[in-house]
Amino acid sequence: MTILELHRVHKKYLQTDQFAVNDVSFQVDKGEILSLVGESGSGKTTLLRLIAGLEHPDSGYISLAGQKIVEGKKSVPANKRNVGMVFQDYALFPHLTLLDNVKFGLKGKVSDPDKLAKDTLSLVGLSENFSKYPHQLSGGQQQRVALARAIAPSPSILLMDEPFSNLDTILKDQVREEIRQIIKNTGVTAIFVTHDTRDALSTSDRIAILHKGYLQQIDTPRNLYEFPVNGYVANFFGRRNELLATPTKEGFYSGFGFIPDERSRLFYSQVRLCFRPENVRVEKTDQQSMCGKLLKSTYFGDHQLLKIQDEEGKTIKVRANAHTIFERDALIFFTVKQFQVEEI
Ligand SMILES: Nc1ncnc2c1ncn2[C@@H]1O[C@H](COP(=O)(O)OP(=O)(O)OP(=O)(O)O)[C@@H](O)[C@H]1O
Repeated sequence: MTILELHRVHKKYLQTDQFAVNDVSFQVDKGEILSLVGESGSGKTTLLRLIAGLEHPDSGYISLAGQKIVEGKKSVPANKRNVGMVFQDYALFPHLTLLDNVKFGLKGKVSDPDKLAKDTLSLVGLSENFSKYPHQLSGGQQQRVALARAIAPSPSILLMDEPFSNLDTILKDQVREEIRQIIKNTGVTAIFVTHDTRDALSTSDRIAILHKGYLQQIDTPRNLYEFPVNGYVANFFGRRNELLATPTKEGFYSGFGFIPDERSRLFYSQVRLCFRPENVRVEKTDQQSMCGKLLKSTYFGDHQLLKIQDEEGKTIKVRANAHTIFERDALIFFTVKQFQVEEI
């Protein structure tokens, strides 16, 4: 069931000549976690603020839980939208206990704010800490308080701006999983804004990727990563190799050798083969049809990245296991397991 719909939403700020959000349409289902990603200035925060009611679009409409919250000049005010918001810096009241922080927005809205606040803090794993103050908590715990405060009034949608950016790398993996679990347990629909592709890929049901205000693609993490609709989306999730190749009846010829593949019959002129470093298998035997000369190996602990070159000087990067030692200038034999074929 659709809970949020944006239809042809445009937003241009005063004294700017480009749209911050340009003709964006998408829908979010109930209980879904959607991440908005894109480089700095792509319009993520503006989109979040439009949904929250902190900005008004120039055109288009937004509906939430079956009600148009923005259309034309009409707009439901931010405080009447039933939207929960978690800010990047958590925005907790430092002089209030955790319990009072969560109770703050509930007064006058529910019959027993105290019980609901305690239940929600317990839900986020903070039942021992009701009377503590925010400064007595870790970053991850503070974030859970902010989350409890946002979900306690049962919002139609939860908006989180860069939820993981203030956490260090070790804490991040754990917090990401905790937050996803809490959100899934409560069944709340959530939109995260993030510029971190790992955060988006690991926490979201779907990801929407923006570029210069335009929505490029909205899809599951796997589909976005494996079947990007264009080069921008592909490279946003980590660099991919692009190789010119000539189609024949049985496959494609490239500077690194021959790749057997039936799709070659669909093409009559040079194509671009696109694949990520991890879509390549480096082989021990020299019986492979593809090879290149090793220019450089970069060690990452759990794998190494080999930069290899064909006879014409074209380079690609391929991933190999960490423990094999390759000599510089050695011939590296490989097969490409999965690749996309693009017309030029
Ligand atoms: N209040 C404002 N007034 C004028 N221009 C703005 C305002 N807020 C944002 N912009 C512009 O709108 C565009 C989109 O900005 P937005 O903050 O939505 O992007 P973002 O993807 O969230 O970026 P970041 O990751 O850096 O936060 C940018 O070109 C930005 O300069």
